[in-house]
Amino acid sequence: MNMMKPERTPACFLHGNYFSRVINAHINYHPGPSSRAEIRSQIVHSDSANANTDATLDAAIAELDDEYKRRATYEQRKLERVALYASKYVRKLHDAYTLKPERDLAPELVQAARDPGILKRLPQRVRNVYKLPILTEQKCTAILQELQNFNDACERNGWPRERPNSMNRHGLLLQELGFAQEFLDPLVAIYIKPIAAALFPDCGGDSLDSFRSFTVVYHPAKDDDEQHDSTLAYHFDDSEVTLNVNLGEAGYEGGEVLFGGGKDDGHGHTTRSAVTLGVGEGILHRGSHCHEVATVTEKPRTNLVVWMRSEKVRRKSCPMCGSSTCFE
Ligand SMILES: O=C(O)CCC(=O)C(=O)O
Ligand SMILES: [Fe+2]
Repeated sequence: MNMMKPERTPACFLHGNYFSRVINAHINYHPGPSSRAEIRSQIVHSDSANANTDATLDAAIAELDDEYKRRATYEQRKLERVALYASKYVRKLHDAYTLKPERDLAPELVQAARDPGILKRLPQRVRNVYKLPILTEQKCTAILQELQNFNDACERNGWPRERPNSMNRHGLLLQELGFAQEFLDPLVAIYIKPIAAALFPDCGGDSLDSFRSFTVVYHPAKDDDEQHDSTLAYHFDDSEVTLNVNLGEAGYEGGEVLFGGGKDDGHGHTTRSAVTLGVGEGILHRGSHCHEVATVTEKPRTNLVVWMRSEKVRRKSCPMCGSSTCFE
């Protein structure tokens, strides 16, 4: 039973909304002779204006060209990975892939799905961000152990893995590993959708029909190198509503999710409100609610992120580029 539709990639994916670490900005990118002018025209009025030197532009173009190659071959490589994992990977913890509500779900989530009004009545520490227990510790541990087993198999066999998105370098795309059918699909369809419909009807929370799900992994700042991320820059999500659940490990420090303004609120995003998540706890927020992750200073932190989407909303306006033609 597949209760949610397959994930769809917007037409703007090939050229739109690249994240450049070098200039710390999101920009559109077309490789070729006019790429330098294209980048300049986009950063000249932004905070990154001081990055407008030849050396910085060269470094940014190298980085953006790599990202362009990743995107241009994305669909083909995805098909190959899914076929490879399905035929070669031997699952270890089968419980990680299924949903048994009494074993896996926090009672607070089950109750909120029955009566979403509860969440509206609770005091919110950060406006429009709803925090509640989602998964049991046992479920979080099973998922983490299974992902570790999968990563070990990839290392041993030299199998390819894809980064979750252009900002997060480390983590795994959970649908490619088979976590959707019996775990994430029912989790979203039965438990999260009624809550999102009650909390966020204005932005498509009442018509969610697909999602993209991945883990994000951060290590303490001292380990920050190509192998690790310790933080995540300010952004909005490619979602109508996002579910973000901490999987562990207990006792990480830093790593608060810091919320600012809505993506259409202009440039005055000067203040941030912090949310810290314990193991199994999650937040629901609008995808357009901008946020970043504070530097992790102790122990690794792994979160499960579900970017939930509504085709109805996307046919009117793509959240990444605003066009009405990206999902035709
Ligand atoms: O790590 C987190 O808590 C947030 C991740 C996030 O914002 C994202 O992947 O969109
Ligand atoms: Fe995000």
